Amino acid sequence: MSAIQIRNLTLGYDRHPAVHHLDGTIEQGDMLAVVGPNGAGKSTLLKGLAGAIAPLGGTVELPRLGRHDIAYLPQAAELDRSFPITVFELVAMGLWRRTGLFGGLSRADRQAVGDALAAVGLTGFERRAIGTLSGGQMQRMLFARLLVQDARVILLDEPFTAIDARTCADLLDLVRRWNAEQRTVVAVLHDMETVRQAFPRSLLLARRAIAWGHTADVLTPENMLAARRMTEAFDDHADICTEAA
Ligand SMILES: Nc1ncnc2c1ncn2[C@@H]1O[C@H](COP(=O)(O)OP(=O)(O)OP(=O)(O)O)[C@@H](O)[C@H]1O
Repeated sequence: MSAIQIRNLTLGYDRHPAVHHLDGTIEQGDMLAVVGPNGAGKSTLLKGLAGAIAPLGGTVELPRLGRHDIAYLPQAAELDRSFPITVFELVAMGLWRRTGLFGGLSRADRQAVGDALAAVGLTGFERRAIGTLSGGQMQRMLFARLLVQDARVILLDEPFTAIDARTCADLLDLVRRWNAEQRTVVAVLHDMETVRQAFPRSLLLARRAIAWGHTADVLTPENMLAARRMTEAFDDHADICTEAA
């Protein structure tokens, strides 16, 4: 059963494409790693799947789901840490689809936030300002927000980059749990060890798909080399649909 259907998808900025003519299906319950060199279009693809940017061409279809069934964790750098909000408040934001922006939290909601904080090992941090957290604690908090969001599809952009090994292992356990619950997980990852160990399927991206399938078949030296060459050769100022021209 497909969760996300991608058809001839082109994504980019100011009409300059960053992801070209991508086709593929992400099945429900897939655990898909998106890998590729710097500038390959991985983050752009996740933004496109999350609906944060509109396609320049093609479509992203969610046959059985609505946009609210998708939870998206951007790269750590995209979060404003100076925003004056507590850990509890930020995690409770994961509930806003249910509570509304200004709705009060029920006792059950507060319990859900507390449970999520406990699951990521942050009990006792409820009243801390988010700006005071370490990098690893910050990422744990963001995973707690994903937990309360309770989404069918979870998109993670470099969730384990620049965090300690212990946090990485704990958060990877959570991801595995989501997958065991038949949730669909799509993660941009740079550490090939993690991909090989935990992600049965991979998409190797270099503006276009170089390979998409079983991780062992995708992460071959030949494919990795082809991806690097393709990204290096890419003209960032090309107009849309040079292929058709
Ligand atoms: N907001 C933006 N405006 C203009 N161009 C952008 C923007 N964001 C990304 N790009 C460009 O789109 C291309 C793909 O970027 P993207 O961030 O998707 O790559 P990536 O594969 O995630 O790279 P990395 O591994 O370095 O994070 C790059 O050439 C980048 O410079």
